[in-house]
Amino acid sequence: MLKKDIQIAVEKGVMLPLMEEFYTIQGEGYHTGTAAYFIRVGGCDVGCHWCDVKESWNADLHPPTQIEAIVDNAAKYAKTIVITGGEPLTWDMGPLTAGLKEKGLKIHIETSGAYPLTGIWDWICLSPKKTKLPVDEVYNKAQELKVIIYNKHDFIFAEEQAAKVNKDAILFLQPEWSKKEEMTPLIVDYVMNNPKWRVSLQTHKYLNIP
Ligand SMILES: C[S@@+](CC[C@H](N)C(=O)[O-])C[C@H]1O[C@@H](n2cnc3c(N)ncnc32)[C@H](O)[C@@H]1O
Ligand SMILES: Nc1nc2[nH]cc(C(=O)O)c2c(=O)[nH]1
Ligand code: SF4
Ligand SMILES: [Mg+2]
Repeated sequence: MLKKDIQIAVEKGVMLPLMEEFYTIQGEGYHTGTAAYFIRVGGCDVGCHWCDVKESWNADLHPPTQIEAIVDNAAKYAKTIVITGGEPLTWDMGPLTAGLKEKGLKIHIETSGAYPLTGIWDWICLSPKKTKLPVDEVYNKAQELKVIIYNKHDFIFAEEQAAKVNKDAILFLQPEWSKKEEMTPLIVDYVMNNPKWRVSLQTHKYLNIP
């Protein structure tokens, strides 16, 4: 394909910069412990200094891939597909999610919510970031709010975000991985004192799986 045609296809969401795909156990949040096929789409400009997949940021490093190929492959592995990144909402998620829905799959997204919501989702995990706050539609539609705790101020940020999300969203606090020894005990105390919150750990990292 010509470079220009690839660019147009990516703009329409019929091709996406694909970083990696893997069948694993959802390690975080509400669906922790359940099998899912992960599709990691490249491209993110939110800029979290502690991001654990900085290799995903530059979309140009990840091959533009036809969504039919992504869908056909994913359908072989699992009934639940998690779209993550990078920031998936950088791109139009309409065509990819429509293709996965045609196969009868459940589709989950991991998102910062920084860009307008595209695509059809069975489950939206919103993990808001101070550097680029979520758009209203994602606050309104998220099933899950997962705030990363890197320092004590993040508890204040978490409450601000909880006030903005819809009332049915399930609330999680997750320690930032490099600060987990310091922050996990504070999260445990916080959840006991504020039981509307739940603890989320990156259990896949403890299990040494992707
Ligand atoms: C890598 S992000 C990709 C999806 C999307 N850009 C987002 O931030 O939600 C996937 C999840 O990992 C979380 N995360 C990233 N780096 C982390 C770290 N160092 N410690 C704990 N959680 C982290 C994010 O907050 C998000 O919930
Ligand atoms: N096992 C596993 N669970 C995850 N939940 C969210 C992840 C992500 O990077 O979006 C992730 C991941 O990278 N691996
Ligand atoms: S929004 Fe997600 S992918 Fe982007 S830098 Fe932050 S944690 Fe990493
Ligand atoms: Mg991850």
